[in-house]
Amino acid sequence: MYDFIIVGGGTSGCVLANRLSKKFNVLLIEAGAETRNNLIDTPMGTLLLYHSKKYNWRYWSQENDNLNRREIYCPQGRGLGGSSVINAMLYVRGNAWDFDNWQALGNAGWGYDSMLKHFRQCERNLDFNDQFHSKAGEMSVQYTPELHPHAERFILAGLQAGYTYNADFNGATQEGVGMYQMTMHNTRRVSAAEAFLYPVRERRRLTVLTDCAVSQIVFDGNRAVGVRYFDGQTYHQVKAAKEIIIAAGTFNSAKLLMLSGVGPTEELARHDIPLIHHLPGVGQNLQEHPDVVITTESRINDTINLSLATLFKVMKGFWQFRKKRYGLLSKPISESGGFFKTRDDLPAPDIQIQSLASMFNDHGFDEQIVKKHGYSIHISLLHPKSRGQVRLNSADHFDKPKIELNLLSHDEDVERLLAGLKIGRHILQQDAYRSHCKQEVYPGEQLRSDEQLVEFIKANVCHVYHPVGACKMGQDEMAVVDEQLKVCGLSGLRVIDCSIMPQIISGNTNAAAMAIGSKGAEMILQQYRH
Ligand SMILES: Cc1cc2nc3c(=O)[nH]c(=O)nc-3n(C[C@H](O)[C@H](O)[C@H](O)COP(=O)(O)OP(=O)(O)OC[C@H]3O[C@@H](n4cnc5c(N)ncnc54)[C@H](O)[C@@H]3O)c2cc1C
Repeated sequence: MYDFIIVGGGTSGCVLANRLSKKFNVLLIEAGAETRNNLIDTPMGTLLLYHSKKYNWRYWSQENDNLNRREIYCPQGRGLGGSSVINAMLYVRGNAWDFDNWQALGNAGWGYDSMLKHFRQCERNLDFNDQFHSKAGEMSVQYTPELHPHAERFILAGLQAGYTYNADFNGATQEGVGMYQMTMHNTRRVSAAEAFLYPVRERRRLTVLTDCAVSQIVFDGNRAVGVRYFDGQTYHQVKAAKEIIIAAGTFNSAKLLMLSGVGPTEELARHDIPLIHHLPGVGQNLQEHPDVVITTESRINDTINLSLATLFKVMKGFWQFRKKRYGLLSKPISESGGFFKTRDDLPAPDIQIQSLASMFNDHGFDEQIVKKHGYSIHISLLHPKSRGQVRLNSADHFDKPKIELNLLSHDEDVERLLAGLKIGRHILQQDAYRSHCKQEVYPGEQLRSDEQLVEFIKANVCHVYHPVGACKMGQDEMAVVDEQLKVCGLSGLRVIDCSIMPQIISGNTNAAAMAIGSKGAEMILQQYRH
């Protein structure tokens, strides 16, 4: 019999499988496929994976009054490695304040010192080895071998605008402009599966099932004892002697709990799901980083798009990558950016910018823009006050979750994103940029007043694929898990992935998903030491 069953082989799930299978019999069940192939390896493959039917759940959020009744695309990784297989590979941990804040909210043991230990344990940093970084972990982290000229231009323009250079966003301070480190090895993507799972795949204690979707957690009274899963043809039931761990990502972890009878009574009753345990917080507290984009047309043809001229470069890049692992396709989509405060008295930066050598807008659906030569900078609000929710469309596990992102439902979020947009424009007005830019396309030079820009933001805001918080850790009545990540009011069941974040962090979420997996595994190993 298995000791532990892990549901979901994404970022956190792969770390958990690695750590727990050193000592225990572990079954990892992943809904998606194996993920070792050239498309996933190739950094620029991200652009195709954003819309992949095979490796992406391709969810959409509900339309929303705040956002001119738009539905918003919500890609999520599917397959071993989860979202780390389709992500943009930026390695950003967030701010020390984020984790100290989690602890201050009542989550003992989750302060920065503890999280730093797990960031370091997971990381094999090819550029740094100091009190913040380590070379001993599994995940390869590095700067890209050669920066795109546009990435350099952004940094230079940031300096010209008066911001400081930051040589390591994951070091002593986060503020300033600089280069992002990547979860890459030389010119290849390293997913969580590549780092944590494939190297230990042959372990006797580890069993991995792919293309198998868990439909329900099985309970004996208040104790989780197993799972039911569908392998594409039939349903199976499998039991665990110790615990079931849900690591299915923010949307699907909340969905699976509800399908299993754990969640708000009214929501379960609406779909005739027998109640196992009333937990009102399941699916609530959903958070994302709202994002607005400035795109500018370029005077020179050194950007990445779908024009005929670039198509030739892409074909050449394909050949270069296949033969020698260099060239256009070996580059990640964003290499530089920065962290900024919209007010001096804030405890941590509240705006992040990612610069792209492409006019990438509206998740790549905006084809007009993708065909032109140009740049974009993505401006994200790091600590939004708006909260959304995940609910069910039906009791059928094949149905997608009902996602209400509710971006910009809090007025302060609009104000701060507007301030961020102005920071972005200020940087783009510097000499380093101006000499290369033909014109600003979005929002467009003609939009100058705050009223016009707020309208623009509401009509165009998207997000940067960091959903968290729908199974939040805490002590209040809306908490779903406690600080040991055990589901409140039940036994034998934990949630260990991005959904447990009580508040979204100041940056991209993959590194934190690894650290959460590592810390979760440590707590489990301590509990079952004897
Ligand atoms: C397009 C995109 C770009 C991103 N870019 C970056 C970036 O550059 N840097 C960064 O730090 N972060 C980035 N992120 C975010 C980051 O990758 C995620 O926050 C992180 O991977 C989440 O980890 P997780 O373990 O919580 O969930 P996931 O990695 O999403 O894993 C969940 C896994 O569970 C599986 N699953 C779901 N339901 C079931 C079920 N019922 N049965 C079995 N298996 C199931 C899924 O298929 C998936 O493999 C990006 C995300 C996306 C989608």
